[in-house]
Amino acid sequence: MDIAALLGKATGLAFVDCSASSETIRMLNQVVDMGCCVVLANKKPLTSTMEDYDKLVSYPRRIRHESTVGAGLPVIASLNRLLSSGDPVHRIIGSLSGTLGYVMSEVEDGKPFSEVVKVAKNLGFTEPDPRDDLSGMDVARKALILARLLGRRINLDSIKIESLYPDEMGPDAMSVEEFLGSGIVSLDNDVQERVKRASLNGNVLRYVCVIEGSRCEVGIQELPKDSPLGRLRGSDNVLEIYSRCYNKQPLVIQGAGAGNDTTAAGVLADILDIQDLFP
Ligand SMILES: NC(=O)C1=CN([C@@H]2O[C@H](COP(=O)(O)OP(=O)(O)OC[C@H]3O[C@@H](n4cnc5c(N)ncnc54)[C@H](OP(=O)(O)O)[C@@H]3O)[C@@H](O)[C@H]2O)C=CC1
Ligand SMILES: N[C@@H](CC=O)C(=O)O
Repeated sequence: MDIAALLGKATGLAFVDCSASSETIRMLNQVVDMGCCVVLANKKPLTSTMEDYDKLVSYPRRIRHESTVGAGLPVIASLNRLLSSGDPVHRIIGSLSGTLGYVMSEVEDGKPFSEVVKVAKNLGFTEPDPRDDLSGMDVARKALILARLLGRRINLDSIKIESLYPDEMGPDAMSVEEFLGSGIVSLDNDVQERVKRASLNGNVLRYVCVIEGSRCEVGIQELPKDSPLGRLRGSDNVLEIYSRCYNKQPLVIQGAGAGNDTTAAGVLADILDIQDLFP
């Protein structure tokens, strides 16, 4: 903090938050006051209260958070370009969880849900507690970040969220180790059944985020196999953005949406980008 106070304003010193914690919010508020730049992979500071959010983005040119949605994919940059050119965005639909995308496509291939969640964790796709992904909360945070970027002054509790596990398996009831060790196995049959039922209709299950008008929701949808979201495999994300300019044919952003490399690349690109403000 001493260095931030000394160098913040003049040098483009960036405070980088790659934790998955809410504990950083107080410190972020302070460094913003000191004139520091902020780079986030952590979604929690942007999805806290509106007051914290307003504070964080009070110098919009000094904050970058590309990796908070779609990891290294240029989602935030593309939306900011549309919005700053005066092109109003009226609908966003997408599959925004690398973990849930990977898990669904592996379960379609016959693998047990509990096993593929553990693999997703080992591959670096999940949040430190994979229940953040399975509860839909991680996608809801991404939805909130996008909705707030579009000017919606809403909080997490305005978002309809579908969880893939029951409350009795939540963080208050068991540790991550207990959940992954024994709890999650009891969900295998249910998930397999849902996937099978969808498959009999020629469909697949995808965890979908929809932002449109006052609607902001995230949950499982049964979709045709050959639809843009249905074709997704592995940890890929896809986002369709509808605006005045991209009205009938959306602007589509697709690619790896989770993983250490792509996330780190997104964070590094943000740090370098912000340095252009301080030649
Ligand atoms: N993995 C991915 O594909 C993506 C991740 N993200 C975001 O990046 C963030 C990190 O994810 P990931 O790297 O997978 O998680 P990890 O658990 O691998 O890393 C989190 C790191 O944050 C540190 N940390 C936790 N709390 C604090 C704190 N209060 N102060 C300082 N450091 C802290 C941890 O240290 P220690 O181990 O010592 O506790 C750990 O090194 C999350 O917010 C996630 O949503 C965004 C896009 C994609
Ligand atoms: N856990 C997240 C990582 C990126 O935000 C995901 O699976 O998409």
